[in-house]
Amino acid sequence: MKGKEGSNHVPLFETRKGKGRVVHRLFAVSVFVGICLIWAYRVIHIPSRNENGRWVWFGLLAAELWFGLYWILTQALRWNQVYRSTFKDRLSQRYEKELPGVDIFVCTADPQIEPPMMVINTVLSVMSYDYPTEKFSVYLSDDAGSDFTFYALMEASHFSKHWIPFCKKFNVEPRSPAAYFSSISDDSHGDDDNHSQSKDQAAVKKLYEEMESRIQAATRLGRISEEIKMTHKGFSQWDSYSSRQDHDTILQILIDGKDPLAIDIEGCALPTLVYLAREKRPQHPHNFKAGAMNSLIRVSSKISNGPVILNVDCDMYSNNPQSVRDALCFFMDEEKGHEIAFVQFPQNFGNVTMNEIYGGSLRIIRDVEFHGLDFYGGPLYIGTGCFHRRETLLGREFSKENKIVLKSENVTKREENVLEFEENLKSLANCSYEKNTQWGNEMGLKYGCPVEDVITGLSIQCKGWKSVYFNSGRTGFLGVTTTTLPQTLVQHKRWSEGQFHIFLSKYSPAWYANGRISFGLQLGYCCYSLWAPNCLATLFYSIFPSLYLLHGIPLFPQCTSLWFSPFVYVMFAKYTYSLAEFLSSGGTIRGWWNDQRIWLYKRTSSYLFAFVDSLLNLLGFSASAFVISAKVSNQEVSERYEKEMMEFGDSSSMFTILATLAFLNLFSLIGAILKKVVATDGAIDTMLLQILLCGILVLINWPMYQGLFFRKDDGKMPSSLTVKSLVFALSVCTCFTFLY
Ligand SMILES: O=c1ccn([C@@H]2O[C@H](COP(=O)(O)OP(=O)(O)O[C@H]3O[C@H](CO)[C@@H](O)[C@H](O)[C@H]3O)[C@@H](O)[C@H]2O)c(=O)[nH]1
Ligand SMILES: [Mn+2]
Repeated sequence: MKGKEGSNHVPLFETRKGKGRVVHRLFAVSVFVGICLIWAYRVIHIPSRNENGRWVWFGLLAAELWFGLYWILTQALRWNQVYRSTFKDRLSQRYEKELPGVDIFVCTADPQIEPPMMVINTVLSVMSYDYPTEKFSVYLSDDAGSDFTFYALMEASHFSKHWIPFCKKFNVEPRSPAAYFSSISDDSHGDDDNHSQSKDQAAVKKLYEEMESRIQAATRLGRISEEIKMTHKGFSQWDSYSSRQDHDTILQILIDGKDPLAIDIEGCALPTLVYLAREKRPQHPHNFKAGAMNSLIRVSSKISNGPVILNVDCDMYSNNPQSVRDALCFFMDEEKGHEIAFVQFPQNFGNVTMNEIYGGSLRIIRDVEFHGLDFYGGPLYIGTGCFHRRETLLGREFSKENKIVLKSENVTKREENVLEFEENLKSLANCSYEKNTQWGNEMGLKYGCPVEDVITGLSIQCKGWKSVYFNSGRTGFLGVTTTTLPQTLVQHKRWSEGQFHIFLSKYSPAWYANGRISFGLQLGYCCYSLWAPNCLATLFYSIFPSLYLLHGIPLFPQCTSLWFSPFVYVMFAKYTYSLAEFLSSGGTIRGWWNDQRIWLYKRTSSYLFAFVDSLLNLLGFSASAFVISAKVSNQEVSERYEKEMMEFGDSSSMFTILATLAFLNLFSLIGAILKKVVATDGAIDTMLLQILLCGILVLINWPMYQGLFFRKDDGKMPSSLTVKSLVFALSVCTCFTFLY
């Protein structure tokens, strides 16, 4: 945005409004009129007491009311949009000497699911940011307390002495070694200019491969050998380790930025690197990632105390060495910077296939909806690729008068030696530390919610702060998305459960946030918070119209009626718009079609389970858990993923529902054809919409039928499940026949 008139402020970032808003709004209004007409149709045509389908009519009315109201919420995310860009050259001109300290937190939780090689690649990518090395520190939180991860990090600390200068010398991108080496082809070195680079590159690559094979050898051996243990005193901390859930705090400063000897092969200082496994005890809830983050906040405050904190998941490497500077352009802008609590980068994934069979790119959220939230000053904090002001994470209220100025602080000299220092720090990560404190509540990330990130971000915004979404230029971070259907459904269950938890919590966007954040942002939050309850309307809509089709009872207006048009218009307009949105954010037509399938599957399984669990949770019957998403899969599964074949593979109870629904719709359609419902006079006229709905449901389930009947590979639906859901669907259809 331009500086205020009269002031000659030259901003560090720019905000542009999205185009075509008027057209969009006219269109939205027309759809809304259509929705109102649908509601009117339902209300006017309620069947009388002795007519068939009276109660299902009420069900449809409720479902259509829900869909309509929910659609209004989704409009809040599309009404206005803004796009940001930064001026890093200005930042550097003005502040290069006084850049603030930045602490980078990487979280990992399981060496099997999150292999140490992946973790250290992420660590190395952030260690080689284009930022003064004495001004940033990298912390790895290991919730598994695994000596393999520690060993890998130790190896990475040695390798960084070669990797960081190599990256800077040739300005290579990306700076995750694995990603970099796989992006360059082996024969890319040729001309003379590149000669020096290719020589260095070959040497660094060799070092990397040697490191990799040492780490893999240790993994194969299944334990850390005595020889390795001798190489670092840190391993002795595992002497008292009994299990992942039961061990002391393990803390090791692997590179101490204050040590003049901590330099790379070119003699330049290295960033501080710290390994932390907070204390775990079986009787103490550890609060998953939120607990890990809070320990990191405390421990880092004593080591480097950077006023800016970047948080990344261990599978999300930095793909752009300039991201820290991008984020600082927002925080350090003289006019607007002081209002901004966090800068969220989009979640991009390196492993999405072209037609994203599991909707893994989250394209619409990333390229459409978050720009809408940004207009209202409030993209959500989504856990990774997010820069925070430390103070806001500690619970500070926004105040116009008391601006926090980010600048580099003079580092205080440490009194004790490193060993004593480490020992003293450990208590900060002990289980008992948070007892009788506000940690997890008013301070740090919030506990008890499966989406600790979103609820924390919301509470920060409720304290008067703004957030910013930065989605331009070279992708900031690249992560790993799920590669099988069960993983996807489980992840969405966690997310939707967490979101709904927020809705029901003290911080509900509907009540608590009222008056604290803007109305548009409230609606935006509600759109996500209400993912889970969507299951009810969707289930209703995908079951009953089909069953009634089987019995030849019409539930929608006939083609020749005027009431037919709003139904057709709303359906057509909504789907054409969504396709256009999908294509314009870089998706493919098949990707869109796959996305519709995942939309249906999420809503009828993940959201349903999340909804039920949330209610149980509310009544105190169960506590929410955090199921960590898989990041690696075996060869065959990966191959099927690459080929975009849907992976069913294990008998998850969510599949029972999905398969039953798929059968139910198939039977209804076939039954209707066999019973000649469609052939009777005027049937097409009265039943067209129902036939269409049922037909589309069958069509979209095509990969499901393949998995149930035709596939032979291990990714097919387990036969027991096929039988079970077949029986379920048949009994539903039969029962229904007897009822009528
Ligand atoms: O007890 C735990 C569990 C998880 N993690 C870490 O949390 C991160 C996210 O876990 P993942 O299984 O990859 O979940 P995703 O669904 O991919 O994560 C998204 O959603 C989560 C909230 O549900 C956020 O915490 C994440 O930042 C966000 O990327 C990973 O780095 C884990 O190592 C921990 O540190 N401790
Ligand atoms: Mn993840």
